[in-house]
Amino acid sequence: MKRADYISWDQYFMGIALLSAERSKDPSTQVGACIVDDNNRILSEGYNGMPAGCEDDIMPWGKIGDPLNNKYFFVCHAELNAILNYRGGSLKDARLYSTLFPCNECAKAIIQCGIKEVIYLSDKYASTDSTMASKRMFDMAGVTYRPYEVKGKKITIDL
Ligand SMILES: O=c1[nH]c(=O)n([C@H]2C[C@H](O)[C@@H](COP(=O)(O)O)O2)cc1CO
Ligand SMILES: [Zn+2]
Repeated sequence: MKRADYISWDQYFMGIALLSAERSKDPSTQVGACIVDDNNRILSEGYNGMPAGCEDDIMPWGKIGDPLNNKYFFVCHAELNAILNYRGGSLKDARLYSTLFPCNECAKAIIQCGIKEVIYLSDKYASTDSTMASKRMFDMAGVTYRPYEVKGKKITIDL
């Protein structure tokens, strides 16, 4: 008889998004994303970080003050990185797992590259205009989104 306590596809891909987030240098919010096709093959992954060549040790990681001296103008979001990291052909009809609901800028990229479904873990910025704009665009463009259902399974990886 087959083993019973294997993880589901959703757990597998959100698990990969969570592991990707562990690469983030952002001291306050680490985000990971994983893109898969409709055969459950992983197409790409990403996490939030400074653009390539922009030194993590030189760029600002704070949240407040002068826009040129905090992170927001500079950080490339996990979802956008996952889209841009893809080295294959098309992302049409793919699904995207993200540890955080995509912002409006990532939502535009998600729609434009043909991703059809978004599965998210946290929606901690649900009350912001950015997230509300994302949902409006997803609704109009026919991109479905659903919260990831946490099952409480614990996995320890000894790295
Ligand atoms: O969807 C997202 N994807 C993503 O990668 N991010 C990144 C940008 C920042 O590095 C961090 C958010 O920072 P903070 O929670 O401190 O405002 O998460 C933020 C969002 C939502 O705004
Ligand atoms: Zn974003």
